[in-house]
Amino acid sequence: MKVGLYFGTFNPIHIGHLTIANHLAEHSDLDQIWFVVTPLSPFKKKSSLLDNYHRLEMVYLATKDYDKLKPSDIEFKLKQPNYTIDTLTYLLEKYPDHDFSLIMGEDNLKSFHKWKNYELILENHSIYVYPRISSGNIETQFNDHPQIIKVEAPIMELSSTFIRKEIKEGRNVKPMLPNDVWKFIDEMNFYR
Ligand SMILES: Nc1ncnc2c1ncn2[C@@H]1O[C@H](COP(=O)(O)OP(=O)(O)OP(=O)(O)O)[C@@H](O)[C@H]1O
Ligand SMILES: O=C(O)c1ccc[n+]([C@@H]2O[C@H](COP(=O)([O-])O)[C@@H](O)[C@H]2O)c1
Repeated sequence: MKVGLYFGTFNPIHIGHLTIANHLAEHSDLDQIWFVVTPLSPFKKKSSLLDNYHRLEMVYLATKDYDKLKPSDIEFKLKQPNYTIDTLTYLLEKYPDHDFSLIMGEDNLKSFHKWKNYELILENHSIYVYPRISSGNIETQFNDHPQIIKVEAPIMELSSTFIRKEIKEGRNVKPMLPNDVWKFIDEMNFYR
């Protein structure tokens, strides 16, 4: 089975994330896309980070009506901050028959050379890269790389940071979130 791994903090998951995953489910040869909820990303601070299980619940609510999209808590029991190479090593042991690829935005590809053991990741996994509005350049080593697959997914420029800020300031964020995710955040009083 071909699995695309979409790593993120998902604090909260929003329609930008969901649009990318659905685009890949519809346009690529991936059988499933797993949203891997990261307890702590190596380049991020822990502030305003919701509990792992609440973020996982929101990913579940966002993906439950999509056959190919699945939430994953695989990183919850691994060491923090979560380095993707360590998660991949663990996944390969646990699912030896699966073929794992990564899904990332062009913005993340621009800093990919700073990831732990990125050469090893690229040696063993293909990476689906979708367009993102961002500054900086993609390193020449990644241009025309055989493991990097560019996909023409739609660009939706919103972020979880923006959504959290809007909620804090009392604004309506309903169109930016899957409906059940919006309801959950509202009922739980998150990010206020
Ligand atoms: N609007 C978007 N469209 C496509 N990809 C996105 C979008 N927002 C975030 N991503 C990407 O999705 C992955 C997971 O995102 P993450 O949970 O870190 O979300 P974020 O919205 O960037 O969060 P934050 O604002 O809290 O930093 C990252 O690789 C990120 O670059
Ligand atoms: O392995 C690394 O060195 C590494 C460095 C930065 C980010 N990542 C992964 O990429 C995901 C998205 O990163 P971020 O910082 O844009 O949220 C994050 O959830 C991590 O799983 C991984």
